[in-house]
Amino acid sequence: MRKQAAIIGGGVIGGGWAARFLLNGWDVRVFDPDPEAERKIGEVLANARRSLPGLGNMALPEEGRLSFHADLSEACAGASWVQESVPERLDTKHKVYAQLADCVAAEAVIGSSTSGYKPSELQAGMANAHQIVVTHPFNPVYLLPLIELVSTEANSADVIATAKEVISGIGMYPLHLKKEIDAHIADRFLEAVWREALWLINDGIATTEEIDNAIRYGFGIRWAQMGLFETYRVAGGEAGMRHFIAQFGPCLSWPWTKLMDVPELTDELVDAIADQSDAQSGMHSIRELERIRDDNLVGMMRALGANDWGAGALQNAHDKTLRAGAGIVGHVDDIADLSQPVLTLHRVVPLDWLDYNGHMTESRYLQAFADSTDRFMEMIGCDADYIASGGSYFTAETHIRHLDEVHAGAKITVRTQVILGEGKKMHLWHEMCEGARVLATGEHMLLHVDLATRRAAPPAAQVEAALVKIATAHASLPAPEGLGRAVGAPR
Ligand SMILES: NC(=O)C1=CN([C@@H]2O[C@H](COP(=O)(O)OP(=O)(O)OC[C@H]3O[C@@H](n4cnc5c(N)ncnc54)[C@H](O)[C@@H]3O)[C@@H](O)[C@H]2O)C=CC1
Ligand SMILES: C[N+](C)(C)CC(=O)CC(=O)[O-]
Repeated sequence: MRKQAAIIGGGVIGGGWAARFLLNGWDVRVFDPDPEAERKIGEVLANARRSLPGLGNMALPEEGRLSFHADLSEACAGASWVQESVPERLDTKHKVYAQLADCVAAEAVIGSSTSGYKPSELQAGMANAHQIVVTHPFNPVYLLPLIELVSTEANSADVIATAKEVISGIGMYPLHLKKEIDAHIADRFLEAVWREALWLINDGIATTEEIDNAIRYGFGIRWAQMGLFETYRVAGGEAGMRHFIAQFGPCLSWPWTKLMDVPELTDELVDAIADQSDAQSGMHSIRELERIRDDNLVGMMRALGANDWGAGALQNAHDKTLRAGAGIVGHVDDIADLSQPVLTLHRVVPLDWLDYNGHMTESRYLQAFADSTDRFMEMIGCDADYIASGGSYFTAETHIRHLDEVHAGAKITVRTQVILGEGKKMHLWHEMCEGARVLATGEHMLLHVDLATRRAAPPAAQVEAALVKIATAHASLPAPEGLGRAVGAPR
């Protein structure tokens, strides 16, 4: 059955939710009375399509179907998830929930994007209180994985479990709060930082650009990968957290900050902030700034993924769940038809794989083939545990043929044929395609090694048996065109 989400309110956040669901294969039905909603969501979706598919190293499912509806109940028909993202006014949100009570299935989840209201305030007086939870996202919703999930005792365990499952299923992270509180967790930090920034401008200490530089050249980068407490633990040196608190705790009572005070947002202060912001960023349209932001976020999260850390580790875990759906098996024994080359890669070409010629740069062909080899090694049992036990494969020789161009956003596959698999030797042939179009081939000779001696050595029996099984099945395949080719320029 197709998965269906209703988006009620399709502004900045509703548009981001629509993109997140659509690109993860859900059908999305939107209700927003704004006649411009379709255009605005179209623009958000265009930005999401160029950035989200390249965030991880697995292709996302086929995109869902998007439709717009003039009537709220029509938009909710068949929805198992309803995401409310109307303006931050309690009366507006209550009116929406009252309408939803008449048309949304009792087992569906109604998530609210509210930045500040507690779920008990949203649920008060509502017949459908048991379905309403806070699912607070972060802009851009299609790239940032955090969802603050806030519930009350009115919510059943089933609603909470479903909410967590759906959020994880679209590649996000449900942070379930222990207790409800105004503005949840993250917006309390954001407000504290914002308050201090307003004071710094009000008091003539710094401009908007100087404040942004103080964040992006320093602690902002640190926060993105370790958060606050892990960062401060490291800052305490070998003595760790206790030493850090002993050294910097007293500052809290001086105090360095303006605490709960807020400068009055006079016309003068608002003009100063808006003028400084225009001088800093007015040369870019909002959509351009969104694309710059998205490219940076994708690059940063992909770097974290290479370290299997933070938001990158979360994406890697999501990639693993996508593998099975794409048909990439975990072990040779799970391959239904051993007589054909094995699918070892199914991904999108990300933005940071392009070069100055506007197509996938040469080193990424090798990366894609190396990723395929890694996947194939796992399939024959040469996985992380096996490598930790002291055995692995080293590549001794590689020959790549670049046959056709490929661009950002293209879905590519690699299928792998075993040319030889016996003893220490593993000779692989990878073929990279976009649809039926062959883009490149990679021929690789690998040797099994003992990681203690760093010398070639026979693999463990179960690895060799798995390799031989697939090599035997592939022995009847014709030799691939181009096998054994050298560059061969006459001299
Ligand atoms: N903008 C942000 O950075 C974030 C906002 N949020 C929360 O998301 C919610 C929406 O905020 P934004 O998207 O920023 O606002 P927005 O103003 O961009 O979008 C709100 C949309 O709701 C539509 N709308 C108004 N009344 C409606 C109704 N009765 N039924 C259906 N649609 C209706 C409007 O036409 C508009 O398109 C708020 O609760 C906000 O606190 C959450 C995270 C971040
Ligand atoms: C400014 N804001 C309170 C609406 C911000 C959020 O709620 C989350 C975000 O994306 O920063």
